[in-house]
This record gives sequence, structure tokens and C-alpha cells, in this order.
Amino acid sequence: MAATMNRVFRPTSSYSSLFNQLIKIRPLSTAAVTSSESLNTSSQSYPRADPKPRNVQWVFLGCPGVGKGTYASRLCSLLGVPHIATGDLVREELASTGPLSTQLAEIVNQGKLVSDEIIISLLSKRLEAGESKGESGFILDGFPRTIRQAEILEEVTDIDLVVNLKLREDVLLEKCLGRRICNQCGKGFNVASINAEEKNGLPAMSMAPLLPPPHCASKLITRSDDTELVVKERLRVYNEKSQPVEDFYRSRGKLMEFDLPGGIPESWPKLLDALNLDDQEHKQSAAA
Ligand SMILES: Nc1ncnc2c1ncn2[C@@H]1O[C@H](COP(=O)(O)OP(=O)(O)O)[C@@H](O)[C@H]1O
Repeated sequence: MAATMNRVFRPTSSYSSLFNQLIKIRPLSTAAVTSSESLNTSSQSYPRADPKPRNVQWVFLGCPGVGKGTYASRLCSLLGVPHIATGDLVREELASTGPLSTQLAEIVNQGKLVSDEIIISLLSKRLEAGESKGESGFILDGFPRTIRQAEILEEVTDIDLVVNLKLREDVLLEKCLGRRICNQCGKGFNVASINAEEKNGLPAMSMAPLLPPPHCASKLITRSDDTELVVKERLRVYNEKSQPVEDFYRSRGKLMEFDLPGGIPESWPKLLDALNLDDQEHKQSAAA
């Protein structure tokens, strides 16, 4: 499916206030929804406001380590929309001394998902803060991760496109284990040099490491949930809870599957092509 790249899309609602409204209207703790029920709940209508032009509202799906953050943030720079990663929101909360911090640390370090209530509350706050600064549009990364999150998002706003990034699972594990973050500037790198051979019909794949510049090299840290045991659990949880979200969007004709052919130099230009986007600056610097 090729996306139409007009910068201005359909009318939208004021999504952040609607998130809050929805939480009030339908208490999340009592609204246990199964995936089969979830496709039949459209009879209840929620207000959609403000028919005015807006920017893209996209979602990035994909397993841990696939590169959602990397590609979503590049596209955000290109399109001038905020990159909103719920994993980052969780980590910000973890780093604070707020009451949620200890509870979240336990969940995240076991590779489990944070509750829908908590994640929607963090996302609502982030969207509201952005809205008050005049942000328009977004690329969501790591949300929705459950059918219920997808349903709620569908009820409060129009998602234009869902990009599903895909990579073979052994490479995902290696990529997660090679991930590093500069604890000063916050940029992400990857020290893994991947050379996966052809296996069980999966094509061979090579990815060069994404090494930090000298001023970051001594400040690299590893996420506490990027250990082999926890990554394997996150992959299991993804297959159980998040893969159904792919079907949710596929059935609505919004899913664009994208098999990553390799690292950034090979994948970025192909992703731009698939999205009908052009980016001279990034094309030239893709290999940098
Ligand atoms: N939408 C979400 N729903 C529930 N938990 C989430 C969500 N987004 C992030 N988290 C929590 O934050 C952790 C880190 O998220 P993220 O950085 O997106 O990791 P990943 O590399 O697994 O994609 C997840 O393992 C999960 O515990």
C-alpha cells in the first residue's frame, strides 16, 4: 500500500482532551474488551471536533529492536511532527521520583507491558502538553500495543497510516543486545555487527554497527531491559499482545508492511520510496 503524502490530512479531533474524556466516560478498569468484541464496539459514538487541516497521524508497529524509534524519529524530522514514543514516556517516569516509578521499574524489567490505564494517562499528558505548545500531528512509536489501546485510539482520533516494521527474530535479539544510549545527549547507537546467514528460508542479512561519535563513546549506557532474558520475554509478549494489533489495522486497510532489507543505509531510502516521500538531505546522509 502506498501512502498519499499530502502534508494536510482529514479533519481531526482534539485528541488529547478526548483521551481524557474517554477515560472518564468509560472507566478503563471495568472495560475489559477482548479482540473479537473490540471490532464490534463502533455503535457508541464519541465527539469529533474542529474540522481543520492537520498534519500526519501515523503509528509505528514492530517488535522490540526492529528500529521503530530510529525510523520514526527520522520521519518526524522530515515531516515536522513530534515523535511520541511511549517507551520514552515510561523511561522518563522511571527516572523521576514520582510514585509510579518503583511500580514501573518492576514491570519494565520483567519485560511485561505497563497497564493500559497507566500508559494512556502518560500519553494523554504528553499529547496535552504538545497541544498547548501548538503541535500538530504525530508519529506514535510503541502505542498501541494491545487491542484495547488500539480501540481507544481509534475512538478518539483518525490514524492515517500504520507502518509495520519487520525483521527476523534472531536479528532482533542481537540488535537489542547491541543497543546503547548516550547518557548525556540521549542519542541511540548500536554496537552489534550483524551477519545473519540464510536460515529456514529467511534471507541472509548484514547490518553495520551504528557507532557513537567520540564525545558520546565514554557515556554509553545499556537499557536495564535489554538483557537476553528480558528481550526474549518482550518478544513473547509482543507476539501475544501486540501482533493482534497488526490484524486490527490490517482489517481497516491502514497497515503498510515493511520488511527491513538491512541497516539504515539500505532501509531508509526504501522506506521513503514506500511512503512516496523524498528527502534529499537524508538520502545524502543515510550512510553517515
Ligand atoms: N503502549 C504500551 N503499553 C504498555 N507498555 C508499554 C507501552 N509502551 C511502552 N511500554 C513499556 O515500556 C517498555 C519499553 O518500551 P519500548 O521502549 O517501546 O520498548 P521496545 O524496545 O520493547 O519496543 C515496554 O517493554 C513496556 O514495559
